[in-house]
Parts: sequence; C-alpha cells; structure tokens
Amino acid sequence: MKRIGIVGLPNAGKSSLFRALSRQAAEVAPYPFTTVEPNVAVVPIPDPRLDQVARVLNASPVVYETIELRDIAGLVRGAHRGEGLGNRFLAQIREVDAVVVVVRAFSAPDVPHPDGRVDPVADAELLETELLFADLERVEERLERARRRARSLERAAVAERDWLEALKARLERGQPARGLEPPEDAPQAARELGAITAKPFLYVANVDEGSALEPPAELVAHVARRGAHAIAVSARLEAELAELEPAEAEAMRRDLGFSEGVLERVVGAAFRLLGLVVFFTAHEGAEARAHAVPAGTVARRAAREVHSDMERGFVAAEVVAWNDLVAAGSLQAARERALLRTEGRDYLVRDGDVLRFRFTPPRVSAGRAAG
Ligand SMILES: Nc1ncnc2c1ncn2[C@@H]1O[C@H](COP(=O)(O)OP(=O)(O)OP(=O)(O)O)[C@@H](O)[C@H]1O
Ligand SMILES: [Mg+2]
Repeated sequence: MKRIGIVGLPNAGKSSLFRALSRQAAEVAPYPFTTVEPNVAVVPIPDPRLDQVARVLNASPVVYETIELRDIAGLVRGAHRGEGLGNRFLAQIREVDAVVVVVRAFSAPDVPHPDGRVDPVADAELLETELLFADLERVEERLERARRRARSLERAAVAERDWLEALKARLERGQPARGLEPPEDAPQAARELGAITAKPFLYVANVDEGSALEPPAELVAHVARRGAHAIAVSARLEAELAELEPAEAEAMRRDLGFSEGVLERVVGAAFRLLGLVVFFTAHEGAEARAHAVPAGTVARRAAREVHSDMERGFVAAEVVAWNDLVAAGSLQAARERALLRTEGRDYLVRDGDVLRFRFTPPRVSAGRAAG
C-alpha cells in the first residue's frame, strides 16, 4: 500500500482535502496549526472498472486497492530549522511515497493566510524552499561521513560521495533531488538518504467554490519546471460533499458539472506520478480485487500480489483487457473472440488487465500430507 502525505502552509486546506478523500473526520478550522498529530486514514479507491468486471464474472465481494493518507501539520518558514512543528513534520513527510502539496488559491477573507495574501506560486516556493533546505541539511550530514569513508577509495564509498556532492550542488541551485539518478555503484544511497524532494509531488490548487477546476496558469508553469503535476480541487466543498449520502453527493456533483470524484482525481494523478498500473483478479463466487503495481511489472511478479505460491509455480497468465471482457459479456465470449490471450512469465502487465494465473501448486511434504 502506498502512502500519500498531504502538506502545505497553515490554513491551505489540507485537513479539508483529507476529509474529502477519506470521508473521515479531521479537525478543520480557520486558524493555523489546527492539525498537530497527523490524521491517518486507509482509504479504498473505488474503481468502476473493477465493479463492471465483478458483475460480468459474478465475483463478490469487490475489494478495491487502498492507499494510506496522512494529513500532516502545516509548515511555516523556518520549518527546516525546527520552527513551527518543523522537525516532527519533516520526519512524517520522509515516510510517504508521494507528496500532495496543497496551495491556497481560494480567497475567503475570513480564513487568515500566514503571509496575508493569496499567491499560490509564492506558497509553493516557500514550501519547496523549506523542503529543499531540509534535504540539504541531510545531504551535508551524510556528506561528511561519505567524504571520510571515500578516503579508503572503496568504489561504493567514492560513488556515494560524488553523488552527494552533485546532489548538494543541485539543491543549492534550488532544484529538487528528483531527476538525479542514484549512483550505479552505490544504489542504496538514495534510499538511505530519503530525500523529500526526490519523491513525486502532486500540487493541488485549492480553489474557490464555483470557479473552474483548473489550477492557476502560473502554478502550472511553475510545477512543470519542477517535473511535477498540478490539479485543482475546491477542498471545502469536497469535504462537504463527502458528508452527504453517496447518491445525494453524486447528484450534487452532476449539478456542479464534476465528472469524477475528488478521490479518483487525486489518487489517479498520484498513481500516474508514482508510475503505478492497476490490474484485476476476479473469479466467479470469489472476490474481485484490484492490485496496484509499478509499471513494468511482469506477469510472474504480478502473481505474487495474489499469492507467493503463484509466483513460484507460475505457468502462464490468461489476460483480457477489462473493457474487452465487459464488452464481450463473459470469459467464454471473450475467448471466442480471441480477446483472451495466454501470456508467459515476462508479459508486461498493463493498466486495466484482468489476469488469471495458472500455476503449479507447491508439493505438500510427505510429513504434512500424512498429518
Ligand atoms: N476552497 C476553499 N474555499 C474557502 N474556504 C476554504 C477552502 N478550503 C478550505 N477552506 C477553509 O479554510 C480553513 C482552513 O482549512 P483546513 O483546516 O482544512 O486547513 P489546514 O491546511 O488543515 O490547516 P492547519 O495547517 O491549521 O491544520 C477552514 O475554515 C476551511 O473551511
Ligand atoms: Mg489541518
């Protein structure tokens, strides 16, 4: 399960977004530092494709993929020096797989802004600066050790030192760690460093109710320069919708002209940033389940998501695209139309594939068989 951390300046609307995504209560208030301990929720990601696959195959229950969401305390200028809730908050960000940066683009005069203005790009820059500084401090700490170790001229130590030097220069130029490949001779160096700015960032512009669901153009330009992505959400409205009965929320959403739920939009964007694809498994009378795996996962490795025995004893995978299966109306019909294929261990799993694994079950040892 992937972890997604929601960060931003105080009052940017982080807890509102968290509520909207998790349908879970989180204190929302128009004063800064409402959130101190992170709110954490494990959220199922509804996937209409899986619903349809389950219907065609008579599979139930339907088990969606989940993510862990963390609503982290507001960050202020100087956080990397421990201002505000700086250190604690930075440690929480280090643990997530992807960072959702909420920037204020709503006006609401009753909600104070820490700097008394609404300027999404300035907020994004302030936040990035803090995160860059936090990474820079860690790089400098590790660099001292790495320089000492590199005196041995041992290959991995030298590679790590050189990589840290390059990273330091990069961060000092104001560029995120993202984009600098880990050193070949010290592949663990990046993981050990755990740079925050190496993680994928999704920027969410929190816009006024009723305004177009588009991030401000200057923010789009800003994030493009950082290899990140931006979307727009009206977090207070979405938090309110999350409290309605699903059918009522759906009707409201239609009236508002929203095509997709906020969860699908945010998680969809985050999954694309994380380079994940989703495949499905489903059997008649048994569960239908979604599995998120890194793009580039081969069939044999995907089998492990269901059971390690299926990976070990992998024989083949039967594959059909979810929409082909739904259009055909049954597995049999899909097979007759040659939409169902048999693929080998190295088949690259695609987003939306329905997979069935054929495998040789492990032999039960004589002792256990007797018992
Ligand atoms: N799009 C919006 N339009 C108007 N008001 C909003 C919008 N989004 C959030 N708010 C309001 O802004 C205030 C702050 O929101 P919220 O508590 O979610 O922020 P936060 O980032 O979690 O703050 P903190 O850092 O203090 O935890 C709340 O009063 C909320 O209702
Ligand atoms: Mg909050």
